[in-house]
Amino acid sequence: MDSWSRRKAGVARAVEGVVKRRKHVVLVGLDGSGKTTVLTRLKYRCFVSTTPTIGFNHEKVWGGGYRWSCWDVGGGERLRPLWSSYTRATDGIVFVVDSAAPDDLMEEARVELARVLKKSRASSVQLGIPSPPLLVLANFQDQVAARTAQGVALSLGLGEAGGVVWAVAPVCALTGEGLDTAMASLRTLIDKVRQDARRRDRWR
Ligand SMILES: Nc1nc2c(ncn2[C@@H]2O[C@H](COP(=O)(O)OP(=O)(O)OP(=O)(O)O)[C@@H](O)[C@H]2O)c(=O)[nH]1
Ligand SMILES: [Mg+2]
Repeated sequence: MDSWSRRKAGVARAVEGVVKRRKHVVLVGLDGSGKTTVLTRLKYRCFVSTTPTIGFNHEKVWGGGYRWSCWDVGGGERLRPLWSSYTRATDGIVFVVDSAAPDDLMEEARVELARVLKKSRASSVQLGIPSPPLLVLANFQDQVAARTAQGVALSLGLGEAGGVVWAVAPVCALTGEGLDTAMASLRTLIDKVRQDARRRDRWR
């Protein structure tokens, strides 16, 4: 191989390495919970005004020191059936919640989250891969009425999210507060799920 071809191969390997390290995550949650604001905040590091998402958005972003390929799917009622095609075989599910929402909206979020986790578990079993971890972003922490991370976990019934590794992170997409810490904790969860699966395979 001449020096030009060697250099080309080196660059190709480096690009492949970067792409491999980039994890694939899906943002879901009720309409108005702040998914697109989270995505644009991670992408542009500033507040960007949004309109309701009709369909989806996709961006490659940095968050918590890691690279992400991030899908943001609209949360309107008619779009929710689409969520499961995005959460299939993803590295992580990010469920965004308005922590200051009234109880009936939290209940709606609980039902939708349970549905998305059930579908994700079923497709992971079908594909023979571990269920992706769940990160709940307890958004709208700038609001006086915002529930704490523990309050959000309780309202969403996360104690019953059987078999799914999860965490809740308090964030404010408006200011970006908490988002990098949240994405770093998601990466820890993804690595944990992978390590546990490798360990289980070794013992089989
Ligand atoms: N005060 C406050 N407002 C927020 C926060 N995050 C998002 N918003 C606002 O909430 C509104 C809805 O945000 P979006 O990001 O469009 O919500 P979405 O989840 O993408 O909604 P759909 O696309 O309809 O599913 C916007 O006016 C945002 O500026 C937050 O942490 N605090
Ligand atoms: Mg949106």
